[in-house]
Amino acid sequence: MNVADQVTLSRIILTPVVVALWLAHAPKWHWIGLVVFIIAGMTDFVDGRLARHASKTTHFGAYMDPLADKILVLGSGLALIASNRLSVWIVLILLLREFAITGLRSILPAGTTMGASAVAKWKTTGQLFALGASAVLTGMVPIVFWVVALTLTIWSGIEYFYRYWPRA
Ligand SMILES: O=P(O)(O)OC[C@H](O)CO
Repeated sequence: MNVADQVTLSRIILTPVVVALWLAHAPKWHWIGLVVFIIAGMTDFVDGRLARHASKTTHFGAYMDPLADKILVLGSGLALIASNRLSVWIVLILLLREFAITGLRSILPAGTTMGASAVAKWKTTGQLFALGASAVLTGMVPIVFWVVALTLTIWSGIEYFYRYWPRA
């Protein structure tokens, strides 16, 4: 495991910390959780840059990076459902898309790498913004973020199937 992989791993380790803080009753913990969540989200940009800078993208990193994103997104989503700040239906859409894409990625023949597409990278960014907004805000702002995030979630999923299903 190189430094980039360790940064990826830190995203997974920070997920239960975010969940615990977002499940707390006092709003001040939600804001502290948001800070931890932002740090965890930023590791998504740092690990990719580190790996590319050192020209050391590992097989572990290529698999773990999108998986760590899904753990952070779905774990945080569960905390927000449990504290009545997010609809279960939104998280179900995320869950179905992320499992479908992970399944597609895993059935591709050896030698075919399904790297993260540009739309999928924006999708993850959109999901993180929407989750962060739902953690500390109410009203139109989280709704607008979720409209964008869900559009990118579905669009990137369809794009992956269109491009990779014929090769599966
Ligand atoms: O949609 P995926 O599975 O390619 O994941 C995209 C990554 O989360 C982008 O960082």
